[in-house]
Amino acid sequence: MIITFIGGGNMATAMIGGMLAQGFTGQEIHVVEPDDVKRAALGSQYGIGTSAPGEAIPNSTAVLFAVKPQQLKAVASELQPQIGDALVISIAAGIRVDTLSRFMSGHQRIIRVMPNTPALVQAGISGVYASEAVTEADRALTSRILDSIGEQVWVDDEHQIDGITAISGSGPAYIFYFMEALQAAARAQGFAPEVAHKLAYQTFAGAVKLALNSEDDAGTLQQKVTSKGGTTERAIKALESSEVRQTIIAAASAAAARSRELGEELGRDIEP
Ligand SMILES: NC(=O)C1=CN([C@@H]2O[C@H](COP(=O)(O)OP(=O)(O)OC[C@H]3O[C@@H](n4cnc5c(N)ncnc54)[C@H](OP(=O)(O)O)[C@@H]3O)[C@@H](O)[C@H]2O)C=CC1
Ligand SMILES: O=C(O)[C@@H]1CCC=N1
Repeated sequence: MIITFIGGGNMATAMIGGMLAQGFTGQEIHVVEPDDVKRAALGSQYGIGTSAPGEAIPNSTAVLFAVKPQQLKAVASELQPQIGDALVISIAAGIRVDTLSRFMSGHQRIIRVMPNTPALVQAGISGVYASEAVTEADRALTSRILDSIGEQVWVDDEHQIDGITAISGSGPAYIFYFMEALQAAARAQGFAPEVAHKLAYQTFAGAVKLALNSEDDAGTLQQKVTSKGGTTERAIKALESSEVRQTIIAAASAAAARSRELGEELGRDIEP
């Protein structure tokens, strides 16, 4: 079996690292990447096969497109003759199955996945949508890949992938944004950078561990920190008066809208 990644950037690297840590072998993974430095690093770090665009790809059980959405049309149409009717998995944000099918002269066996970068440490979560033409074996292989990098949620309505993109695909960036802000807050309280880093990261790690191990929902856990008339109450009041909760909801909504917009933009200029 060979899974060939087309594109060896951030998300492909996270998936490959996770897959290798969970039982896939270097012989089972191949990556096509134009950047000489990135390609050499992927080959030497992970012991996987590599090639540059334009070179023949191995006969693959599945081909996984991990290029930018704007690159997908050119890359997929060029590779179609080599891919034949193998399973195609796309992680490109916004690009719908029917659009990718049209990029590939009507290719049918397509699964659309929206993973996230915690895949690298097997703590990812992926949304998955399968076209009608995929086989049970295709689903099982995709499921095995995604199991190796974390959790998965399969949806029957492709539109839900836009929502998953907004929550868990882009979500790690929102969390890192908050972590960075908490570090900046610690710096503003006079702590040295390494102490600020430790305070912010361990607070996040501890809170997430507590939430995952608790019967209480996040709202209740928040209440348990918030003593009446105390410090947290004052901080939460500041967050509420700045409408931070509503802003997070609006931010995710903007991400989902961008996913739909990418789908429209990049699906528009192709023959029906
Ligand atoms: N990053 C994330 O958190 C997530 C990303 N995604 C999706 O994953 C895809 C990749 O994103 P990301 O990894 O962040 O982007 P990157 O830019 O890091 O990766 C894309 C890679 O594809 C390479 N590439 C360009 N042209 C070709 C070609 N002809 N053949 C093979 N490879 C090529 C690029 O090389 P070069 O840089 O030299 O052009 C680059 O290394 C996107 O479609 C994105 O929507 C989905 C979920 C999460
Ligand atoms: O920002 C992006 O478009 C990609 C998709 C989800 C996360 N990164």
